[in-house]
Amino acid sequence: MQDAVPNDDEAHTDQDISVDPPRPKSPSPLATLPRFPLPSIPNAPSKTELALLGLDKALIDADLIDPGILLPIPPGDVDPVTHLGERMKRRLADLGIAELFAVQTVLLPFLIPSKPLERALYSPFCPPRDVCVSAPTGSGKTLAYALPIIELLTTRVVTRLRALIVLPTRDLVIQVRETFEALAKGRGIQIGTATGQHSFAHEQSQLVADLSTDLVGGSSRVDILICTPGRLMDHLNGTPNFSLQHLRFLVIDEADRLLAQSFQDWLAQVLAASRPPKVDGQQNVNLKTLHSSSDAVAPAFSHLLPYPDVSTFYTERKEASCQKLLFSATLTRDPGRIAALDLRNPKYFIVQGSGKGADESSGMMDLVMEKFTMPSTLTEHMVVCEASQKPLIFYHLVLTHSVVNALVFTKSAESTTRLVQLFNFLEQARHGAADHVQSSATLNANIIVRAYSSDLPAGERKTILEQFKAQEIQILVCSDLISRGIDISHVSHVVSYDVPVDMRKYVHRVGRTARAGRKGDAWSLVEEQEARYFKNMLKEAAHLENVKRLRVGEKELNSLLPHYQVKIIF
Ligand SMILES: Nc1ncnc2c1ncn2[C@@H]1O[C@H](COP(=O)(O)OP(=O)(O)OP(=O)(O)O)[C@@H](O)[C@H]1O
Repeated sequence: MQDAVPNDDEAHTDQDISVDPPRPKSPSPLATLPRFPLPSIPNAPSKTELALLGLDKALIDADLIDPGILLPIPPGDVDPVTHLGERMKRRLADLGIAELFAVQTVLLPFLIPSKPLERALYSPFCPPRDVCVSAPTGSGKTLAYALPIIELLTTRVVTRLRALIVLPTRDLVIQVRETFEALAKGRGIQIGTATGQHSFAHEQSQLVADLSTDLVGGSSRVDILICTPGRLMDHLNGTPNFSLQHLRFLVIDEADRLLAQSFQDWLAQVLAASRPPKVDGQQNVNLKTLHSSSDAVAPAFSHLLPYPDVSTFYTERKEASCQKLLFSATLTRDPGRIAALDLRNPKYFIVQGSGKGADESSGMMDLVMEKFTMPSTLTEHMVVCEASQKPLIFYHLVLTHSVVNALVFTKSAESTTRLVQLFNFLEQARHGAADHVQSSATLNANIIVRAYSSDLPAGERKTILEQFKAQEIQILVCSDLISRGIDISHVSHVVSYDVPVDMRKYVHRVGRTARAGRKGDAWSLVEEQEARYFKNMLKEAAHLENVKRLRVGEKELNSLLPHYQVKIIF
């Protein structure tokens, strides 16, 4: 079914040659034309050239990491490679994790200082560098930040809000919470979530211990808070003693998506709340009274207290100890777009494969051109067809490939419902005709398809997702609501029933399969009038040749056609 590339040479057969009349011999052999060298592709510019062209220094100094790296977790408590402690290694072994993925091998030693003394939760005179990470979908970014956070927070004595993880959707918050809970089991670290799933008052009582006393240092019931930006804003503005001054980590996962969301200017508000306010000689902030021993102020905020601050003897300014960590499979490399984050001496880690024989310069060019790396275990196909044939083609592909664990993306909640109806109709028709068709046992089993979109109430969405995870639903037809971050290991196929509008969306959709080194297939059904746009999109991302053409002939659809026409008419 794959595209056969037409080959001009194949048009000439032996027979063609034998019937040609013999040509008259030329009196003298023709002089051969001189050979001109083919124009060569200019070499990728070096780092120095890129610096002269004005590329941000942080990007030039980025660490480019081979996605194929796998590191067996070294045994022992003193481990100069990963800096993980013995206890965490035992926990990982219990969870069946014996090796570290590429992104984890570089981030763990960077984020977990090797010497216990350097693991202080406050470092106001030497705050840590911020970190930006771009790594393919399913490459283990969650563990890459969860492990260092838990290792460092284990040293804490009192519960304060020390790690804030911001994610774009409620489903992702639940997923990341599960990862943290699994890793931190038995350590007494308190983990909370804020998504709006429960009433505001309930969330407040879960997050803050003292809602009535006016405390300078705030009060927290949780060490780690995982939340969506909207609900975070509600607590920042409406929950007494909800303070970000003790933050050691601020994680922005799916960073490019979150940076595009304005939500009451959430980022600016979070940054302002985690930084000490500037106070001039006249003390222009309201000084509060330190109430009890439970009111502890972070070192960088101690000038807010009505007592002489020891730091006034130093000329050096105290800074917040909060380290920002940005993650995405499609992280923007445009420093202008992440300027709003006010990054502190950022370090970039880019996990990307530049193909065989690629050198550092071409790796840099891929980085600058925002070419995103896909999982190496992913196989991609596109089917170009008429719009009216898409339901039939989709159904045909499901049957012929015995697809049972698929996520199907459509352009809207409405098309999600419609496709599920059509699919169920075709299923009924097939079962009605089963007596006449010789089918395999698999084909005869009923394929359970459900819609998952923002139209459904949150409770119903949760149930459907759980049923899909438990493989009680075989095909989940969804909008882009779950195209990012969701980790369901058994997804074998991702179908873009309606093509994605841009390359970022494509990368995240297809990344719901082929995760953590597993194999996966991605199919895009491209309407004829969209083909040019879709191919151009892939071409600009230097990805066109990775997506092979699949052809489905009219004949193959013929048996399904009568049922489908009946459905369309009624
Ligand atoms: N070292 C490891 N060994 C085995 N499995 C791992 C390891 N690290 C992560 N995983 C598993 O890999 C899967 C994908 O990880 P994760 O969800 O963190 O990917 P991601 O990089 O955040 O992807 P996305 O960009 O799509 O959000 C998860 O099921 C996770 O448990």
